[in-house]
Amino acid sequence: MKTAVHFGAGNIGRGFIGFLLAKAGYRVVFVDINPGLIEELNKSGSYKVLEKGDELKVHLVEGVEGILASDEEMVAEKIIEAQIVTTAVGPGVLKAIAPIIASGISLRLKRSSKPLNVIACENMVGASTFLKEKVMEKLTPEERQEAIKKVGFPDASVDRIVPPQEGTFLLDVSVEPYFEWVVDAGGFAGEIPSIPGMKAVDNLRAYVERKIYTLNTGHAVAAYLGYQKGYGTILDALNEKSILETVRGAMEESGTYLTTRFGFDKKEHGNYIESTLRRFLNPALKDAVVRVGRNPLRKLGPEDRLIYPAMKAQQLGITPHNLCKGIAAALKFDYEEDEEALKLQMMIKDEGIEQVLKKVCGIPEENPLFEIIKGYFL
Ligand SMILES: NC(=O)c1ccc[n+]([C@@H]2O[C@H](COP(=O)([O-])OP(=O)(O)OC[C@H]3O[C@@H](n4cnc5c(N)ncnc54)[C@H](O)[C@@H]3O)[C@@H](O)[C@H]2O)c1
Ligand SMILES: O=P(O)(O)OC[C@@H](O)[C@@H](O)[C@H](O)[C@H](O)CO
Repeated sequence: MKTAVHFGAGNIGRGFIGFLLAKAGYRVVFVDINPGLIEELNKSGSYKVLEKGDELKVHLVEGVEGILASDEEMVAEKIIEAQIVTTAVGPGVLKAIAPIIASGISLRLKRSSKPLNVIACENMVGASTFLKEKVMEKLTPEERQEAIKKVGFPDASVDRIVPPQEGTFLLDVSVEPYFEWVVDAGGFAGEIPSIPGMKAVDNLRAYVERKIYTLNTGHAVAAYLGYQKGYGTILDALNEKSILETVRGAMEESGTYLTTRFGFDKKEHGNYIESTLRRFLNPALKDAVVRVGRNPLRKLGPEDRLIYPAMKAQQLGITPHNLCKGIAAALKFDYEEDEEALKLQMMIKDEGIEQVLKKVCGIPEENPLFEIIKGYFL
């Protein structure tokens, strides 16, 4: 049986990537830092994915196991056997898992000449390329030369809304019916594996930017504005007309950049925005604004879903007021259980909003967006 090693047995790990890999006939070995999850995976060896749309569809995922990330030797052994390694741990965790992937690759190069592909399935443009850099840093120059030939790190775009989970069984996971997993065809080592549901394309950049700077942009604006107004879920937030209009407006502002940059048909892109909004409004999802707004320092970064499209739209002569409203609301996100939110608030208190706009968002003081965002913040 083919083996897949997947880092991160969380929502996307179990509800999307692990699910498709298992359906494609892989034995999925989940690696996670959560001992409860690992214990349960090994006890049950299976779990359910509940697709919640107009009707409920239940899928049984079988042939799964778990290893604690601290059990580095065992993880490396599994990487030797594997045909594919995937991750869904969060962009901020990729650096932490790179050494363990590197030690697996280092052992594998000694024992096997078969190609391996490592796909980082994170909401980040170029996540696999970033992981590759961090893995390569840990290899010797000789290993690096070999790894360049035998290990592929194709970039990917992953799209499926998986909200925080409710219910008593730890492993079952509720998801929306929609999914899209697109991978850079040119980034594979050896043959592209056949995994139904995974699409290999030549223009990955267009897919990944369209997804992050439309869906994740709108989602973040909804989350931060919703949080400010005291709403608990994305659905409740979007039921307020003014929030819905700001979210749509932000997606249209980023859409100006996306259609210009990638030549998407404007009407089709408009349809993409509307169908994304309908996904946000799925009443069965109950997606928490604090999940969607998590890690505000990451989301306020210069390459991420708010600042990047705002700067790009501005370069095209648009003043992206809706994105600026979303950015200002993100700067106010003070959810106490989110470490980054606490750090952000501390930074604003100690250094002031101007320093945050410069240091975190990378917006120069002379850029007119600087004052516009401040205006919405105050
Ligand atoms: N949930 C969604 O709707 C969704 C959709 C598309 C993409 N994504 C992306 O997928 C990634 C994962 O998101 P999620 O919603 O599944 O988060 P999650 O918190 O549910 O899952 C992350 C998992 O990674 C584990 N983890 C943390 N550090 C680890 C380490 N060092 N080694 C191994 N495992 C570790 C956590 O214990 C957790 O189980 C993120 O990049 C996210 O942006 C999420
Ligand atoms: O996962 P994050 O923190 O980057 O973003 C939060 C949500 O916008 C995100 O998880 C979406 O639900 C997902 O990207 C849908 O495909």
